[in-house]
Amino acid sequence: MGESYEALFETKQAKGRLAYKLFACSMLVGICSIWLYRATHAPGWGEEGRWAWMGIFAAELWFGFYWIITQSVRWNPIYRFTHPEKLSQRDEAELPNVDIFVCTADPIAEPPILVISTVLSTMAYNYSPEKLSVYLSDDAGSILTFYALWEASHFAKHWLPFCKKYNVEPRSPAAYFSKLCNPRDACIPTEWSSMKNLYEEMADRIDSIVMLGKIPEELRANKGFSEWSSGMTSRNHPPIVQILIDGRDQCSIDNDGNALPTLVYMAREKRPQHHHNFKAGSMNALIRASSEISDSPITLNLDCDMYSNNSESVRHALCFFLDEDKGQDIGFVQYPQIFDNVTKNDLYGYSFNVFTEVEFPGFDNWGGPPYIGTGCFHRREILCGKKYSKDYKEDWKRGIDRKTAKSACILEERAKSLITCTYEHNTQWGQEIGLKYDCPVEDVITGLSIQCRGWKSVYISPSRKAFLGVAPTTLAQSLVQFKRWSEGNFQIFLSKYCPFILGRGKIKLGLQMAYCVYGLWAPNSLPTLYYLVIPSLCLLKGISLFPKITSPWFMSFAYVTIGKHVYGLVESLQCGDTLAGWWNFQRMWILRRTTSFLYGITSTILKLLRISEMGFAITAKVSDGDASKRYEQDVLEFGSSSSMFVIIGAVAMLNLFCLVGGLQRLVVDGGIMGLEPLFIQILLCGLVVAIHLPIYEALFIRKDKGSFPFSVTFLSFGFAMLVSLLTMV
Ligand SMILES: O=c1ccn([C@@H]2O[C@H](COP(=O)(O)OP(=O)(O)O[C@H]3O[C@H](CO)[C@@H](O)[C@H](O)[C@H]3O)[C@@H](O)[C@H]2O)c(=O)[nH]1
Ligand SMILES: [Mn+2]
Repeated sequence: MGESYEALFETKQAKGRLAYKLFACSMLVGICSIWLYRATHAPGWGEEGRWAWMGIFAAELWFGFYWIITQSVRWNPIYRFTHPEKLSQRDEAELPNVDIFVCTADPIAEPPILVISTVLSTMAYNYSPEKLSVYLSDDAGSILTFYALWEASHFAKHWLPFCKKYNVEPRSPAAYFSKLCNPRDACIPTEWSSMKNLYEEMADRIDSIVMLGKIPEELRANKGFSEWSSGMTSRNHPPIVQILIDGRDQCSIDNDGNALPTLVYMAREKRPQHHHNFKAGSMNALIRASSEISDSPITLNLDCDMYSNNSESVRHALCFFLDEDKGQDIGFVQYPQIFDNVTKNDLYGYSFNVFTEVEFPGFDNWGGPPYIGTGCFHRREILCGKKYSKDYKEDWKRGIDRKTAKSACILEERAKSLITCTYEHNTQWGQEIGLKYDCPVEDVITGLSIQCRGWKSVYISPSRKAFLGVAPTTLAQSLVQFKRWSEGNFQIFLSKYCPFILGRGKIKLGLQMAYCVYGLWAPNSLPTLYYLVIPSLCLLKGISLFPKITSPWFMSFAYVTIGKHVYGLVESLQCGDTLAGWWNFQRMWILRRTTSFLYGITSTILKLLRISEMGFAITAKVSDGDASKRYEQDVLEFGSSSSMFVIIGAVAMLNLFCLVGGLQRLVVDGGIMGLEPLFIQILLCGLVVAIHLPIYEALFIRKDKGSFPFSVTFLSFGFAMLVSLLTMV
């Protein structure tokens, strides 16, 4: 370390913040004046529409309050820039070891070929291979996944030298060979084609064995396969740890004679009578098993679909931890979650551009982003409950001199003993140590408590994306995923981990609020449903809930609504969305709020009352042929009889009835002049109908398999009809 200190990263503020803050203040004035209008203009006792008015007042109080909460992530976003070239000037030998944890849980929903492509992409990091150890945790305990990893351990000997020789990106073979661009330019064509063949042959072997559902008998002679005996299932099997490549072994070398990273397959013990705590349980098992084998001071956690798209990510992340001035405080480094398969107009709202470009940098300003379960580098110690202290010195050499230690077999046996079902009994694992249990967003709650223990986190989003994953490609999957997220975050809000309680005096108020942006997703469902239904029903009945266009109060409504949406549109376009993408995103917010978040709030309450238990529905990473064609064409996929679709259909149909009924009433009763007091409601109802257009199409016009099943159409029609008839009488 030299006398002149060189920062390994720098931080920049977003531009134009003063203008934004002035705008936000004007919005606040607008919101207050809407509240004032509601408070002073309520219909009296016995007058028509008093209850509807009270309800809409409550909804607007909520929206205003929630808007204030969301200001925390917009107030002052900051952006981080790293200088890996300065890190390279240091002695490579001084850089720490890194353990990479990949989680998978289901060989059907998460095809093994995809999983090993992620594994291979991380093995090929531009980082000394002897410093890397890659662990795959398989919660299905599937021999098929093990077989795929075994194949990968051989393929790596060809793939890693190839990547390094030609500086290939991305280093996931699946992603690399599927890119449409012609990457051959950089390589010798014959070498490129033989690599591609090698990969495709392997992929074929894996896919056909997965299809078959079992491995050929002759494979059983190889080390590791004998761990599986008949009668083992994904929910009932002993612990398995197999070191497929032992990086310490002089003989584990690639085709160019260079060392290979350590590669480990792990399946923790599962027994039906023991709760396995889903991904959190798997991560905790990984933390322990790896501590026996490589024990690196830094860990990286990835979902099985999130392949590395940037071979420099380890170095970028280390720029934070190893910075001599500020690195001390940093507990984890979070990369954004970005998806490879988002279509141009982003039908299901998975570009996440606003999260990654605005909201997470907004979090960073207050002490750092949340941990989002994938693409996150941690100090091992903080995952194990370490409190922040100024005097804490990380042992960067940790795990390096394990060369002389025990043989691989002994390590495997010892690691197995750490991942049994009973290991955690009567310990703090899942509470104070490791990732926390009993929360559907184990990542967020764990990150929050790390921050409350005094650590900072940083968010980094380099222009070449670090990781790319697979976004859900059907509406049902997407809604179920958002249900889990909204439920998890709301559960945190209601628990002793509530950012305002746990965080008080420990993290900044801005950060407490920022966590609530997601923590309060679920309760947003109720006022949103109210706003989508009641003003439209009142329109049907001819009850006005908003000021006339000529009233000065109209201005507040117009300003707040237009201000919010125009700002949102500009923000979204600036972050790289398309106009159609933004419009689709608005629809997705409505659908999520009326279904996912509603189910999220219900299920949180049922859990509080101990009526239901936590689950974790795994998001599928593959879709069937027809459905994926519709996905490519931006056609909404219904197809299954989900009760969520009944709500969506009913809301859509109800608004259609109300719009028709309302307009008819005007023509009959009042002519165009009668429009005045109901203008806003007609507009609102019209917009709701407009945003639901693809829903009507799926209800009435489309005939493909992805349209509404008849039972769903029937039920939603019935509900909508019933509610409108009840209103009319
Ligand atoms: O019992 C389980 C269930 C899931 N997983 C793994 O957890 C990861 C995430 O599961 P996925 O179905 O892809 O859920 P997502 O909603 O996409 O995941 C996001 O949200 C989760 C919390 O809800 C976090 O755990 C994830 O890291 C985050 O990417 C996958 O690699 C799974 O294999 C397990 O290891 N064991
Ligand atoms: Mn996922």
